[in-house]
Amino acid sequence: MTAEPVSPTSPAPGATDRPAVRVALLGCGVVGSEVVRLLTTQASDLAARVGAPLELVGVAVRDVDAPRDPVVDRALLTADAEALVAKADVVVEVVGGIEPARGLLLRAIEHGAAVVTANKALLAEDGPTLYQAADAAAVDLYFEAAVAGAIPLVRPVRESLTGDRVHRVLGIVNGTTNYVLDRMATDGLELADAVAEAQALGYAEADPTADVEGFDAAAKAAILASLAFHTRVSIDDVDRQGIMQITADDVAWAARTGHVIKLLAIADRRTGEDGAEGVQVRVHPALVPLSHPLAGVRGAFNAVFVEADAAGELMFYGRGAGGAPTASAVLGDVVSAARHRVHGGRGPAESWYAALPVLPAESARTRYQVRLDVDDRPGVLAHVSAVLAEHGVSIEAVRQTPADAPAEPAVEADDAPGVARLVITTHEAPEAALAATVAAIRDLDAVREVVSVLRVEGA
Ligand SMILES: NC(=O)c1ccc[n+]([C@@H]2O[C@H](COP(=O)([O-])OP(=O)(O)OC[C@H]3O[C@@H](n4cnc5c(N)ncnc54)[C@H](O)[C@@H]3O)[C@@H](O)[C@H]2O)c1
Ligand SMILES: N[C@@H](CCO)C(=O)O
Ligand code: NA
Repeated sequence: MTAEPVSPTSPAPGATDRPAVRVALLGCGVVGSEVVRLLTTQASDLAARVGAPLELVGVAVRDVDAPRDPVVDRALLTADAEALVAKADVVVEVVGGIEPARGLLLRAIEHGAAVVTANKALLAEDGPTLYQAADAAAVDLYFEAAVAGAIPLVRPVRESLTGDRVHRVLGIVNGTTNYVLDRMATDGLELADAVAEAQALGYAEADPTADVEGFDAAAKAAILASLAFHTRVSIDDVDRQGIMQITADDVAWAARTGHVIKLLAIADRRTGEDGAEGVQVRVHPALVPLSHPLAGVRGAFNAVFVEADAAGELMFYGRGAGGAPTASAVLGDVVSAARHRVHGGRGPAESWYAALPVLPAESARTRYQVRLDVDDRPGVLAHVSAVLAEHGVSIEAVRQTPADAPAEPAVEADDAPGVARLVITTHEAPEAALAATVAAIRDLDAVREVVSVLRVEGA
């Protein structure tokens, strides 16, 4: 027998006899408007999935008179977020920032509401406060949208992989910077122009500094590391470097050496110098070989690899930013929280029993690609090689640019004849040894300039 399809206007099976689950929305910007759209257009299906209707009881905004997407019923708008959270079963926070978001979420929890947030900045700065409050009030705290937008990643790491032992999370978790680097690589755009495009498309945070300086990716890395390693990791524990120093020259050189530059978030379980296990979390631009799947991640897309002992390698890919994709993740959480309201049960509490120490950045092992301008005379390469050898850093490849290469990036006036460019790629070595090597190379008389130092990942 074929089931009758549920039309948007017909009552949802099994949902009509139960009281509605009251949903309050805090913030009605890029993500908030799309949350309203999904709640409205999918109302019947959502009710069927929850087992009770979802009723949007109010939308807290800063300015009730501001122009808005017509999907938002103006009668629901209020500037009194405090009062709104007190009359909801599920509170959705898509305001962003630390305050007033934290205060409003804590107030909602105090009133016994489940909370759903997309706010990675808050979770990475003060997640434990929210978890503790949610635990004390026995309510749900969900945040799938906070990491990698639409991509189901928080739930897989928090729930699906909780029977396994994760040892690495690596990927592209910021859509804005991926969009920017992609536009620089494919169309030769300047960084600032590409950032403006990303803002216009709704990918960038209100203040794009969070994206381009790597704070957004660092927050997501901290959240993922906390979940993956059952350890509290805050944004302050993340070794962070953004993309502001990446130039068109870097992007062109990456292509010449068979790479593309990506902003990566990397969280590793590793053994420290004392033999004890710890976690190391970093965000930085890196050269990724063109053959690696991350190199093919274009535009504002995100992709994350999770490596676990039993599961092996898993890859998560999709839209990491934008109003509708992010709203998809928010609504998934709303349905989970609402189901618990209707049928009982609770989502997972904070899990930080492992409490692994956060290891310093120098404990990481990585590879470097160093570009330097040197005097073009005999013996210089030997000097440079000797410095690497002294620091125990092994060379994988050295490339010297022929002066007459047609695709050569423009040579600056003071880099006239007599200057050669060396591109040295190392094998994996401790971060501390690599940093010391670069400092020593910089001090060599024959070295005019260390033009760029980029890590190489994914080879
Ligand atoms: N845009 C994305 O692609 C994306 C993706 C994932 C997660 N997020 C997260 O979602 C959240 C919202 O992002 P967004 O892109 O929608 O931002 P946005 O700036 O478009 O929207 C935020 C809205 O909140 C309003 N607001 C500010 N203070 C308020 C207050 N006190 N009360 C009520 N409203 C208030 C602002 O006026 C604005 O309209 C952030 O935490 C962000 O990090 C965004
Ligand atoms: N600004 C963020 C939004 C998603 O969190 C990004 O570009 O990825
Ligand atoms: Na997600």
